[in-house]
This record gives sequence, C-alpha cells and structure tokens, in this order.
Amino acid sequence: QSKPVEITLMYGLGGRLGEIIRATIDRYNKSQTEVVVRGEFADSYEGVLQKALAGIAAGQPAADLLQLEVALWPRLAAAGQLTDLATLPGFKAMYDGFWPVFRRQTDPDGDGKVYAVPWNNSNPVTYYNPQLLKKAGFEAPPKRWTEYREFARKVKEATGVPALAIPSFPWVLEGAVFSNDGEMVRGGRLALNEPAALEVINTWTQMIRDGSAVVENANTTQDFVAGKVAITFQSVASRPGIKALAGDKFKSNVRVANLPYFKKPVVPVGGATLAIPKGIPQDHVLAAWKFIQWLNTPEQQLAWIKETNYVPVTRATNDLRAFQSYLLTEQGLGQGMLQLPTARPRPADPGYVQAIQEIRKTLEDIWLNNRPVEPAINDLVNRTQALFKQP
Ligand SMILES: O=P(O)(O)OC[C@H](O)CO
Repeated sequence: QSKPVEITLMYGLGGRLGEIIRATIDRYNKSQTEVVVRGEFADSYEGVLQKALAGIAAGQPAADLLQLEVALWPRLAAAGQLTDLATLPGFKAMYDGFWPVFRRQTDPDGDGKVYAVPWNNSNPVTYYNPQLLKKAGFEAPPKRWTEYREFARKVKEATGVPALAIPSFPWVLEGAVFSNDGEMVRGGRLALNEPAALEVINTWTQMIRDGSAVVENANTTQDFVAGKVAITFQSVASRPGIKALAGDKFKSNVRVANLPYFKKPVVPVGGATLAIPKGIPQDHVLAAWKFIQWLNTPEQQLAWIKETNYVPVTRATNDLRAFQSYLLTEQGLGQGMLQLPTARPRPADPGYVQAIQEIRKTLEDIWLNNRPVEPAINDLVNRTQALFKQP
C-alpha cells in the first residue's frame, strides 16, 4: 500500500467554529487511508488571504487548500493564482448540486471557470433579546430599517441600553443597500454615494448619533448576552458562539429574526469557499479535491451544520429528513434557510477586497469621529476608484 498524500488546509475560523473544523479534519483522516489533512489556523478569513498573498510573493503556496471568504477569492483568482476546479474529475456532478445563489457567488461571470467551491455558507440574521424588547412594548424587532429609528429610541428609553449594534464591516451594509435597490459597486467604482446607499448610511448614522445604536466592536457579542445591547446582526453561524456565551440564558434571552430591509428583503451570502492554489504538486491537487468532495457530501454537510448552523450549500443536504427534523429542535435554527430565497452574492470584484478596509475606516470616521456623511463617502468613492477596473 502506498503512503498517504499529506495536504494542508489553511482556515480562518477560530473559537468554537475552529474546534469544529479540527474535529471534521480528524473525522476525515480516520475515514480513509489515501489522504492525511493537516489544519493550519490563519487567525481570520483576512489572515488566510494575507498568508496566501505572502506565499505567492515568496513563490511558495501557503497551503494545498484555502478557506477563502466568499468576497475574497476573486482577489487570488484575478491574479491567476487558483486552480480551475471545473477541470477536476466529478466537478460537474458536484457543482450542479449547489444552490444557484452559491453557484453565482463562485462563478459570477458564468464562464464555467470555477476557482472556489462553496463549503461553509451563511447569511446574516437579527439576534435579539426578547426581555429587553418587551420592556419597551415590542414582541419582535421591526422588519424594515425605516421603522428602526423610532423603535430604537423607545428601546433605549425603556431599558437604558442601546437598541442595536451596527457593524462597520460592510456585510450587513451590502444587504441593506441591495434591499434598497442600490449597489455596492457600479461602473468601476463604489456606489456608496448613490441615494440608495446614502439613505442606509444616514439612517444608521442618525441612530448612532442619538445614542440609540452603538458601533459594533470586539465586545458586542459579550454585551449582547449580558443584556447591554438589545440587538446584534451577525452570521447564522455565530449562533454556537452566542449560545456558549449565553449559557442557560440562551433560551430566554436570545431569539433570531430576519435581517431588516428597506424596499424588499435581501441578504448577502456569507461564509467561505474552498480553493486550491496554483503551483502545488498534482497529487496534492487531487488529494485536496477528494477532501472537498467528502466535505460536501450530504452526510458530512449535515454533521457540520448541526455543530455550526451554517446553511446547507446543496439541495441534497436540505432534503435530508434528518436535516429537516434538526431544524425543529430549537427556535431560529432554520433562519438561514428561510432567508436563502432572498440571498444575493457579495460583490465579486477583486478591487472590492481592499475597498472593504476603506469602507470600514470611513464608516468608523463618520460614527466615532462625527465626520459628516456625504463628504466622507464622496472621498471614499474617489480614493478607492483606482482599485476597480473601468467597465
Ligand atoms: O461568519 P461567517 O463564516 O458566516 O462569515 C460571515 C461573512 O462572510 C463576513 O465575514
């Protein structure tokens, strides 16, 4: 018997989700004898991208398999640094099984070249504290962003704590802008100075300035479970972390609802894909591909989802009776699936990857340093224009 091929998976999820990745790798290694996978933690999704870029610069791929967030893989694909997975055996059978929105996220121009395949995909939801809302006379958070200002003022007044934490990382922003018929990128530049996006940013800024909302920070999840903020907008896959922190208060103090919207419900796709860098030996490519195929079997997807609450990326997983009965075991477990029909890919422009950091800086400048909205956003659009190719 020949020696197993050893490959490395570089991943970006820490905490409880990182533990689940390591347990998944162990399960795979024990299930067969041809491939041994080693996990390497890169600190965050951004960390995986940075290590991959450093590997390219050094002429030595950082790993055999990369967990790349859904908006990050285009940066490496555009640099010609990822393997076209559509050339690998059994690709079509697997790829056809993914929900259409995840195929659009990983093949945005529909040219049939696919540099990253779905694995752990998500969307953002509203986590709320029903006890705090009740004090202000609300059963649930509003469905629409336009109702939030009044709602937030009342929650703050009745409870003394801010109603919501708003992230500067532009994932929830994408959903709100898309829901207002706006775009994040249009005509080779950020479209955040268009009326649809400005309405979102102004709505959020007003709540932050009147003290009924705060800017999300590293302590937001802690604050939320401690009842110091009533609402946080996070990934469906943040649930295990929130649950662990909330302990026996989870059932009474945490509920899940849809993400709010302006004109129509829209959620951005989130989570990550798996990609194989160029420049690794062919037996490693094939070994990495075997592991990807195993991860996306309905049985392994289900095992993964039960621990993480990511959404099933394939129909076959969704159709498992065991998945359907799992959804009924706790409030809110099915929220990601309920929102899936309204999901839209995150921007796939390679320039967007760097623009994300600039968007964060600008929003924090507006929210924490009181900078006026329109000049700050116009400046953002102008200074990031060079990142985008003209259409
Ligand atoms: O927390 P995840 O894995 O669902 O990912 C969320 C988004 O893609 C933003 O990073």
